Amino acid sequence: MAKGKINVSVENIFPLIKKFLYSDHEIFLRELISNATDATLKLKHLSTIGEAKVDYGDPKIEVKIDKEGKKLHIIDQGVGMSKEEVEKYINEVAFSGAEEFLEKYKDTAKDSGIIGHFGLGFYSAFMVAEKVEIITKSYVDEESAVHWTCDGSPEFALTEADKKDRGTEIILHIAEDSTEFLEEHRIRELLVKYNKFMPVPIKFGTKEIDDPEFEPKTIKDKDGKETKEPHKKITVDNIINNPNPAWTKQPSDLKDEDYSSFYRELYPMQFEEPLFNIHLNVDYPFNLTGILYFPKLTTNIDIQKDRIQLYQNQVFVTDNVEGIVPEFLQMLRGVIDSPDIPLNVSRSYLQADGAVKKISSYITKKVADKLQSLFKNDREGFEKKWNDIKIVIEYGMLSEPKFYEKAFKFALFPTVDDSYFTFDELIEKVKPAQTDKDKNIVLLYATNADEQHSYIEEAKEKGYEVLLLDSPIVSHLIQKIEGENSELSAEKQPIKFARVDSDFIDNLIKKDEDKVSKLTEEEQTKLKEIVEGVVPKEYTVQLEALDSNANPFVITIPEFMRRMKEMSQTGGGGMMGMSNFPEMYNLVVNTNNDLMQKILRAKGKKEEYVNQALDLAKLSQNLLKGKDLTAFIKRSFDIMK
Ligand SMILES: Nc1ncnc2c1ncn2[C@@H]1O[C@H](COP(=O)(O)OP(=O)(O)OP(=O)(O)O)[C@@H](O)[C@H]1O
Repeated sequence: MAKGKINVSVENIFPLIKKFLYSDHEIFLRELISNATDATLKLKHLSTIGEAKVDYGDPKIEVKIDKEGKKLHIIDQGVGMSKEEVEKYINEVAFSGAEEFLEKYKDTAKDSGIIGHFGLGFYSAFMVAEKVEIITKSYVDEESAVHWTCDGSPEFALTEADKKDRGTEIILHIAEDSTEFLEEHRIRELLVKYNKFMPVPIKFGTKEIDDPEFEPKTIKDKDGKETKEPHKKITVDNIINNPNPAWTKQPSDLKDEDYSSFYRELYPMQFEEPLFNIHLNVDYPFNLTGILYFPKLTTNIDIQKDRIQLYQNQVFVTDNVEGIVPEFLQMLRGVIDSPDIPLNVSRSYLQADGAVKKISSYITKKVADKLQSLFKNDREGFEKKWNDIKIVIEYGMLSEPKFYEKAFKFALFPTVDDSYFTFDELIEKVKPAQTDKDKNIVLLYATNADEQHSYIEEAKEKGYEVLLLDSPIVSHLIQKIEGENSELSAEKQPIKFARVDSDFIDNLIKKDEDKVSKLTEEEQTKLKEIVEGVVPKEYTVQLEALDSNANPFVITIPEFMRRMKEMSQTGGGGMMGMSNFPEMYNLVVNTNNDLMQKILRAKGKKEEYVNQALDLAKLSQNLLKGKDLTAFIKRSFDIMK
């Protein structure tokens, strides 16, 4: 057997880096500005610990376009590099000076905010440039400036240069296929996307502003009218970033206004105020900072464009936080910033990563704690917000067992009359009246207060509470709650949910009462035959001896069927293929209503009575539409003649 070593030579690897290092060519600018930021922060750190005897001053990074010369310049005032350092850090691909720096100063530099890791970022310049120059001067006095040039082949030139100030200038000779990066608007777009919150000020051109020192005097215009003289303008650097975004500050240093103005900074096109925010701040066992905002959510779970943004040391990485933030919280907005999230790896690997798992459960816990404290400290305010936040909470309860445990204590169950109960409060309240003969506690709910109005009224007349549960995933949630509370024990009774229109009210909460029918067995059989002969096939006719004042016909939609159907429509539950199942209805016929006698005794008008009563029942279920509705209206007018 032959053994050997695969020979990876620079000639092979260079084009590969160029082509495949990053799928998105535009990130070259982020990488170079990250390097410039690192160089600046390194100098800051070295001067703080007294190792660099320099005047740190007020350094900035400048990005300049030379359209005619087809060049893009990135200039910093950081540590710079000596000849040896260029040879080591630049010529050796994949040798990271950032890693080395962190290793060397590991006791003090942990929080310095250094970005680099892999020693590859610089080479991303070759994705857009045919030639790259580095002119750099180290902060160390005796070092002279150097000039490195490389045209993308493994050969480079290294000569002395006469740069006066410390720092580095990178010059990209933009390639023919990348001239978009010579356009001012394109570069501005990239700077705003990736560098909006980087820690060192970034200058891109200049702008005119009103001179703050200048007080416009009152003068007289040519008609003798008093007016203010025009404001004096001055030209200043156009700084495109905010180096101290809110999430890098301590929560105690921030007021409510600071959080809302940061929200607008993040999402300039978002005009709705967020409901509340959660400041994340942890440094053990992983580093994470950030601010999450609860936006107002509607019941329609739209794909949102304003999403949570992920940063690493204030550098924008992505707004796809899948795998890092639990799915149910991806509906929130805001930022998270963590140097501990491995980024150059696939999403599936990410989900298995220990640190990432911890981050995800930390975020879940923080959100649950915040909701719990809002609930405890301001119940009224929490109730007011409930409709806007319930989707997130309900979705979280379904998908994260830990969140379910916590949220079960503060999740609210609103009634159609606008009272809000926690689950325990609700059970306490309804237990006496809504326990059925088998000891189940039956929780009645409506999903639409208008459409199910007559059923709600019937239930309220009996003294029952009716909940209003109208979010799209509610069938999944009540299925889960029933599952968790299905056993009968000394302290607990099983819980059952039933939508008010899923059966006649006395059948929803069955009590041990004998029902007496006014009709004989024979009459009942006859009545059933008549009704079945008239109503369409999708109705199952069910005779019930109800109160004589109760409606003659009531249409109900069986709970089980409806719920399974809804669950398979909203995904992830129910029964396979149920979403295409035809609608099934029960037609409850009240044998004690006087109309039944009429139907039995009528000569010739039986069908008309049944149809009219069926249509009225359909009306109260919102089922009367199209030609049936037209026929109903005509028949009703005819009856009045
Ligand atoms: N503007 C600069 N000023 C000073 N040194 C620099 C500058 N740009 C690059 N370097 C040096 O070159 C090294 C290699 O840079 P490169 O971008 O390839 O890798 P990195 O920043 O260490 O890691 P990453 O691949 O994560 O960006 C840096 O670590 C740094 O030591």
